[in-house]
Amino acid sequence: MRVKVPATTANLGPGFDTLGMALELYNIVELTALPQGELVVEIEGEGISNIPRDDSNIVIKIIRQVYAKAKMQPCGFKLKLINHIPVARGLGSSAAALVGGAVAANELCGNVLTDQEVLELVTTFEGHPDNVAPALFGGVVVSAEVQNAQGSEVVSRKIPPPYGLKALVAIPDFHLATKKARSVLPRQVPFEDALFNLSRVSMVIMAFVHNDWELLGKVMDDRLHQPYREELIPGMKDVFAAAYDAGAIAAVLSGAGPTLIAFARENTEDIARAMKEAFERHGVKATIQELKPSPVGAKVF
Ligand SMILES: Nc1ncnc2c1ncn2[C@@H]1O[C@H](COP(=O)(O)OP(=O)(O)O)[C@@H](O)[C@H]1O
Ligand SMILES: N[C@@H](CCOP(=O)(O)O)C(=O)O
Repeated sequence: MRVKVPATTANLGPGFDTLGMALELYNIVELTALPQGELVVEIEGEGISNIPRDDSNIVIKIIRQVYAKAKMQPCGFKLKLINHIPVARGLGSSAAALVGGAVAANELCGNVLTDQEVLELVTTFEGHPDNVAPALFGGVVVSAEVQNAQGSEVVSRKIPPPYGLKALVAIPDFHLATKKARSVLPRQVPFEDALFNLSRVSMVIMAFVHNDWELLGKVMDDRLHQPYREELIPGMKDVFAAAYDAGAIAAVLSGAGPTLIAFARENTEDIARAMKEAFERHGVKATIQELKPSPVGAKVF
């Protein structure tokens, strides 16, 4: 069983824990059933030296959860992870790993779980739906956790991938665990900052629905997480300024960082160079990749 699953950039500026976009950078999860009790984990590419190969691997954990939810007797597993998504950089590596594992396990179980059940299960594990939903469905996805009679559910709606928009990701050569980047966020925010984000996130959704890049450039700003995370990412503001000066439509933190992402339709080489040089002025080595939004999410192939 082989599953291809995309990287994701969460938040898209003001949409903290709500918005995410799939990107054309993919991990592959290969899962084979083995006799009960056997476990083999092989890793290629990103994370080769620090992702665990035992039961503490999050892919193994979610596979076991899928089997339990599907009420199937768990067997042993051979898991091969071919990783192209950099780990702990703000490009949704954990969501991709979990979605890939869950979709592969569900396939081995005869697809007992619906996509919605996979979404719920993985979101509960990950803690927020904004990477999980686009990793599963592709495109730009708006998600919310809402209360219902049974407790809560994740509602999500997909916007088709933006046409002609390119994402320039500046990936610093240091890790930042999402858990750490969430620990610097305040418990309370000023009312006017909540209002600022409410208006901006509504407009960001309108911009993606209508492919209105002029609007996106005016409203892709945030006051709920980026200002607090700036201390963790040397040069963040200068890299944003350099991207705008070189012609970017907008530049924001990708997920919890430390990757910074600029959106553009043209001048992409100039923007990439400007972001790299701005990071360098702050002593940070960064790799720049030009990616397209991915129209597809996790796929068995
Ligand atoms: N391909 C993978 N297989 C197994 N675990 C992974 C994989 N990719 C990431 N992880 C786990 O997820 C953690 C990183 O998650 P997180 O801090 O949320 O960063 P990211 O922004 O990359 O999702 C890693 O430390 C590792 O434990
Ligand atoms: N909304 C989350 C998104 C985390 O994304 P990741 O790719 O950094 O895991 C947050 O901002 O904490």
